[in-house]
Amino acid sequence: MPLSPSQTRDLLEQLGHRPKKQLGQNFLIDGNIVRKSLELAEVAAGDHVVEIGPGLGTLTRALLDAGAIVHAVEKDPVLGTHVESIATEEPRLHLVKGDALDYPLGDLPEDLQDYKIVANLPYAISTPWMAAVLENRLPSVMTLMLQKEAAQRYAAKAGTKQFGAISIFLHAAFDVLPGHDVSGSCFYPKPDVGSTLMHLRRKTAPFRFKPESTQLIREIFQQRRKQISSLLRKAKSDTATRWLESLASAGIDPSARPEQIDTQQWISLEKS
Ligand SMILES: C[S@@+](CC[C@H](N)C(=O)[O-])C[C@H]1O[C@@H](n2cnc3c(N)ncnc32)[C@H](O)[C@@H]1O
Repeated sequence: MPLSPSQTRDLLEQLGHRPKKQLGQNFLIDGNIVRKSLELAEVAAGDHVVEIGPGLGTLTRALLDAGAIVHAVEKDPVLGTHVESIATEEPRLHLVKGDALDYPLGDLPEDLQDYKIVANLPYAISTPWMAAVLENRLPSVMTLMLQKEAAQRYAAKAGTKQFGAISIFLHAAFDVLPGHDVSGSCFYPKPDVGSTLMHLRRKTAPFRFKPESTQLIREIFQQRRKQISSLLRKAKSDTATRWLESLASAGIDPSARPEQIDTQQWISLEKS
């Protein structure tokens, strides 16, 4: 069970710690959400699970109770020391005291291909951290607490304002299942933005864009109101030239805006 609001306040006082807004320190105090996160990720004994920002250790303890081997990364030195004290009693907890942008998968062993990610993310780093995960070995499952707007961007379909580069990269590799909105009262302190619990499952044949194509798609979406043919002409790289010549065979209207081109069509361009 997670700590209640008063137990959370007591523990914070004991640690002499005030929650830091810039590190997104909104701690989970709702048992149903913790349970739901583990249930969605189907966490089982022996699973290797990466957790970003263990904080006071609520999700961490639930993962350990389920028998998982947890690879956690905590940036805050005070909370890091607190989680370290859990790790001294619990050999299945591996903690990196550092920044998840430097250690997106914590100390997950290099040769380990099969792992999951379960985290109540610090919202400020979710997109750069996700970009780093997508460049790495892909987890079989990600169950993530995210800022609502980020979850909407990740789940967005072509033709919507939220559809962008990150939506394409995620949809190419994962089935992005509908998220659940989570009330602010499930956290202490209450966040001043909306939250969504999102679940992503790796596709049987996940597709990944080459680094130069990833960069090109990012650049293209910086000018999302322009037509794809003029954006590709302006980009002047070999990849852009190839894509320009392949628009028709990928079924893309040269006057289409980037946000009107769906993930499958971007994949067709990359395969051209
Ligand atoms: C939303 S809280 C989640 C805490 C805890 N997992 C829970 O659910 O109650 C985010 C956590 O991420 C940590 N954090 C913030 N930025 C980080 C970063 N760049 N790298 C690693 N941890 C970070 C915060 O210190 C905090 O512990």
